Amino acid sequence: MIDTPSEAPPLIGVDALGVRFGDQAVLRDVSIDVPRGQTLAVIGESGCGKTVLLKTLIGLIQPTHGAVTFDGQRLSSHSDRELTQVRTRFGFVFQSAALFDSMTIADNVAFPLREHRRIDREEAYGIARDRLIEVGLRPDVMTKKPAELSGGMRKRVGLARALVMDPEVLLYDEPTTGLDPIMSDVINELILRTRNAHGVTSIVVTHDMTSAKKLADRIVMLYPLARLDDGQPQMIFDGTPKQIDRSDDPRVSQFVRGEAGDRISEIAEKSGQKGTRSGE
Ligand SMILES: Nc1ncnc2c1ncn2[C@@H]1O[C@H](COP(=O)(O)OP(=O)(O)OP(=O)(O)O)[C@@H](O)[C@H]1O
Repeated sequence: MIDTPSEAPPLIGVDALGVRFGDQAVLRDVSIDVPRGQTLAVIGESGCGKTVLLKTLIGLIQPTHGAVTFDGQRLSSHSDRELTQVRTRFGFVFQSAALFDSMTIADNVAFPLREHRRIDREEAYGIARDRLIEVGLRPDVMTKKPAELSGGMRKRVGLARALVMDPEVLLYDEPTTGLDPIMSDVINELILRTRNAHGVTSIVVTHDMTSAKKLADRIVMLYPLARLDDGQPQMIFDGTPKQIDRSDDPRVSQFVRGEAGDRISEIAEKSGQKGTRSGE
């Protein structure tokens, strides 16, 4: 359900965005407005540019065309210092949790506070502790190192670290990848709870359709440019979780249902074999 009034000014604006690396175009003419408070899922097959899009939203990658705006201001108009300031309004939850192996969990979670806020270690640990409890971890994890935790626990630590700065926007890159279905659902519930408790705007990049449907008000699907002709839109779906199940675009319905379609025969052709379909 999209419950944010469409006339509300977007917190994040992506306008005719294009990104290329040398000869390789990764994003072309992508436009997405994300109103404050909305949860947007970005789906699409591997290599279609989802992570590049996330990085462009926070100025880690510069657009080749078009613009990104945050809270009404173009990122490209910011100095490096202003951009660093803008980034403190975002929290990132990376696929790998991206924790520092040599640091304790307490130091990992307190790290953004120690970097960006002039607060002492004890106060930072107190905030870290509260956030760890909020994501369902016991405070005794604080003295452990990341290697001593399970993958699901590390993801929760990553979420706790993203929350310590009270972000307005949370960006999640594949938050459930590599987790069993139960732990995936725990993470999904935490994402929902975080949204409700903090009113954050969220963008979730995921391959996991269960997560996308559970979490998102709105889903956009990107398609790899290498599979498109010039001029064909890269954003092949923009709608609600209910609508995606009714999409009559076979590229969308194949992805939603996890069907290989003609990819099996493509792979066979590439490897010089006769095209066969699974089950034949
Ligand atoms: N800094 C970079 N320099 C050059 N090419 C890059 C860079 N970052 C990404 N790419 C290329 O851009 C394309 C899209 O990458 P991206 O990581 O955004 O895909 P994705 O949709 O997130 O894939 P996945 O689902 O596998 O994570 C890939 O071909 C990748 O190699």
